[in-house]
Amino acid sequence: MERQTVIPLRERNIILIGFMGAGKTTIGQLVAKKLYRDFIDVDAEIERRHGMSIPEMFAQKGEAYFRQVERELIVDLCTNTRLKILSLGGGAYLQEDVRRACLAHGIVFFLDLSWEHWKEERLPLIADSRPVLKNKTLEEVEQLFFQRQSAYALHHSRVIINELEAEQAADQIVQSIKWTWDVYEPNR
Ligand SMILES: Nc1ncnc2c1ncn2[C@@H]1O[C@H](COP(=O)(O)OP(=O)(O)OP(=O)(O)O)[C@@H](O)[C@H]1O
Ligand SMILES: O=C(O)C1=C[C@@H](O)[C@@H](O)[C@H](O)C1
Ligand SMILES: [Mg+2]
Repeated sequence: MERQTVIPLRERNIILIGFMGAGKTTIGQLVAKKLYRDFIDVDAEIERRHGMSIPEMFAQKGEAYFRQVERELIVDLCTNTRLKILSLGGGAYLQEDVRRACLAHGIVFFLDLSWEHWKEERLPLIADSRPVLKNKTLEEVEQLFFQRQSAYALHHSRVIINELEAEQAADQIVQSIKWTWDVYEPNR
């Protein structure tokens, strides 16, 4: 039987999930800086390792290939690293193996943004750079947004970011994580 080492809370990776454009990359970077930890953006790490952009990978290798690469990288990071801040891609958490690894080994924060805020404020910023949005009507994107919520609902902690600037959201995450550390692992 596989022996599972329990990682102390303070050493667990902090993992940001949520819909594309919610701010995982932006806020993850800030959280890492505030906690003096290394930051890994899974999308950027895939691009670095494969020497191509994510839109190029979708176009040349297909989405199924991207999802496999994404899943293997996240499961590896969750199993073999500690003390990192990980920002996932927006669709990664839809994969069950990814959810299982993140929830078992890390502390998962859901960046929760309403459809109305997303549509008005984020869509214009990311519309051209996310292949999943390509050739979709607004109604189809809305459907995808709500379809994905049941996966994102499986988290350890949630930050409602509708009215928050990235800096404020990062401060809330840091405050929440320090509170958790102090309550569950005092005197460390
Ligand atoms: N709290 C915020 N307020 C306003 N704009 C924000 C906020 N957080 C991020 N942004 C902006 O929204 C855009 C998308 O942010 P970001 O790339 O961090 O999202 P993401 O969740 O990592 O997306 P993806 O899932 O596609 O990787 C960027 O232009 C960023 O500057
Ligand atoms: O929401 C998604 O499915 C995606 C979001 C991005 O972060 C990238 O991982 C990619 O463009 C797919
Ligand atoms: Mg990102």
